[in-house]
Amino acid sequence: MGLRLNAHAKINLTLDVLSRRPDGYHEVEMIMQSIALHDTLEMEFEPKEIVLTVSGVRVTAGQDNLVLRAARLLQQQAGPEAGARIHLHKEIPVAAGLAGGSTDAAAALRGLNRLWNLGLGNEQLVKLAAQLGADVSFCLTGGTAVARGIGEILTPLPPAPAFGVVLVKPAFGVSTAAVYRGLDLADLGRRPDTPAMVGALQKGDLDLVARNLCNVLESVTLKLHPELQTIKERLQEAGCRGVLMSGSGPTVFGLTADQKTAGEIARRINLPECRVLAAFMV
Ligand SMILES: C[C@](O)(CO)[C@H](O)COP(=O)(O)OP(=O)(O)OC[C@H]1O[C@@H](n2ccc(N)nc2=O)[C@H](O)[C@@H]1O
Ligand SMILES: Nc1ncnc2c1ncn2[C@@H]1O[C@H](COP(=O)(O)OP(=O)(O)OP(=O)(O)O)[C@@H](O)[C@H]1O
Repeated sequence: MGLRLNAHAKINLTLDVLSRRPDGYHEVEMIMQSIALHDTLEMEFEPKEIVLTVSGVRVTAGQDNLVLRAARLLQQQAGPEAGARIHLHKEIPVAAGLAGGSTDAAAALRGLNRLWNLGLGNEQLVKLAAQLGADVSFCLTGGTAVARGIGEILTPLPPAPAFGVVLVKPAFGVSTAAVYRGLDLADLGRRPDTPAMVGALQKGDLDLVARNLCNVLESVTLKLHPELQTIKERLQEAGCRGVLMSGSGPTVFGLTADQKTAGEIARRINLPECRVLAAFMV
C-alpha cells in the first residue's frame, strides 16, 4: 500500500543570530511557523531501488535532491532490500527561504520510516534530520516552535492562530550560505524579542505579532536586492498588518487576520515577475 504525505513550508516570525561557530554555522534563536502551502510526496515500496520523479515547480530530480539524500540516509538503517518509488509534486518556490527542500526531506524520513516499518522514534529521526540540513528537524513536526542551536534544538509552542499569509517570491533565489556570510555580527541592528513574540502569539494579538516580527538576516538580503524593500512597502500598502522577509529570503510575507483577506490581497496586488501566493498559519 502506498503513502501520501504533505510537506509544509515554513516562515520565520523571528530570526536572531547569536554567534558564529568554528565550522562556519551560526547559533540562532528563531520562531518557526508552518504554513498551509505544501509539496506532496507519494511513495510505494519497491525492492532495492530508490526512484524519484518530480512535477510542478522545477527542481532537480538528481542525486542532490534532498528527498533522495534523506531516502539514502534512512536506507542505511533499513538495509539494501528496502527501496521505494517516490513522486514529489512541488508547489513551494525553490531557494526561497521557505524550507522547501528541508520539508521534502523531513516528509521522506517520516514516510519511509513507515513504509519500511523501521519504527524509529522522533529522537532518532531528529538525529538523521540534523545531518540533512538545519531546517529539517523543525519540518519533521512543524507547527509553531522556537528553534535554537543551528536550528535543530526545538521547543514546541502552543498552536498559533490561523493568521493569513501573503507570500511574494521574486524571480531570483538567494544562497543561504552567502547571506549568513554577509552578516556583520557586531552590527546586527534591531534584534527580535523572543518572549514578546511568544506572548503575542499566545494572546492571538495580530498587531502585537506584527510589531514583533524581526529577522536579522533581512538587512543582508535587502542590501543584495534593494527591490525587496519596494515589495515590503507594497504588501503593507495593500493591507498586510505586518511584513517580513522569511529565513535568508528572498520571499517576503505579509500577515493578515485570516486566509480570506490574504487571498484578496494576493489577487489584487500587482507585482510583475513575482510569484504571489496566499496561505495561512497551520
Ligand atoms: C535561514 C534558515 O532557513 C532559517 O530557518 C536556516 O537558518 C537555514 O537552514 P537550511 O537552509 O536548512 O540550512 P543548511 O542547508 O543546513 O545550511 C546552508 C548554509 O547556511 C549556513 N547556515 C545555516 C544554518 C545556520 N544555523 N547557520 C549557518 O551559517 C551555512 O553556511 C550552511 O552551509
Ligand atoms: N526537494 C527539493 N526541493 C527544493 N530544493 C531542493 C530540493 N532538493 C534539493 N534542493 C536544492 O536546495 C537548494 C535550496 O532550495 P530550498 O527550496 O530548500 O531553499 P530554501 O527555501 O531557501 O531553504 P531554507 O529556508 O531551509 O534555507 C536549491 O538549490 C535546490 O536546488
